[in-house]
Amino acid sequence: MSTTLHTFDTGAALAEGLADAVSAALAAGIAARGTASIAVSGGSTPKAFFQALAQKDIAWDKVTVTLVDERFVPPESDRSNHALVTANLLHGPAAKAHFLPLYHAAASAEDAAVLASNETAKIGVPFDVVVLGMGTDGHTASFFPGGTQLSRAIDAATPRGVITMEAEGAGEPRLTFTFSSLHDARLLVLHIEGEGKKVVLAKAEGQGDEAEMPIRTMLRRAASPLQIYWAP
Ligand SMILES: O=C(O)[C@H](O)[C@@H](O)[C@H](O)[C@H](O)COP(=O)(O)O
Repeated sequence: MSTTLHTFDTGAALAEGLADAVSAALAAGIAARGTASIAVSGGSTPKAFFQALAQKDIAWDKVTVTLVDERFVPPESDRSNHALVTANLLHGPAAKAHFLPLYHAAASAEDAAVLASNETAKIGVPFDVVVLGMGTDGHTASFFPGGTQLSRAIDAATPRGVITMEAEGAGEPRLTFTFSSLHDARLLVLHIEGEGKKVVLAKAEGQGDEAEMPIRTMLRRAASPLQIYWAP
């Protein structure tokens, strides 16, 4: 519904600024409820942010980390978001965090989605923090234009949990939290970098179908204010 743009001069400054905001939100969650939760995205953008966040001095043993979405690939794959998070976030002070993967070594992505939904249902709702990314096609999470289950994923009436998604631009089958799981995070962030993504964001903020640019679901219908973090 409402968006706030946080602009930084460099990616490094953004990584620190976002790590400050996210660690403060996690610490507030721990103070209020004893535990806190965060769902993060993969892709190339979040690496520096993960490394900055990992160094923050909070009670990481009380934090559950999971993924907004994942490829249906094992953690040994270099396409795995689990691997990205292990390498960049779950070390230093943050090594004490509890990580819940979405990928499971099941016979199908559908079976893995059921297992991931069951496992992550143990996390209190809403998430304390959700950090979304955005592709140049306007996707966020694994809400891809033309995705096999896009309408289900973005329907506010679809329950919280993890479902599968396949799409031309997505490569492997994906596992993704639904819109209803993500949009009401206590701190809802969209992390994008580069002039190209700013152009994509401006287009998404204009008129048009949500299905053409699924980031519009968050821009238009998220229950929480969307905090947009951008650097050139
Ligand atoms: O790749 C993933 O794991 C996420 O599904 C995806 O939503 C990502 O956040 C965007 O595609 C942006 O990716 P880049 O940061 O690589 O541009």
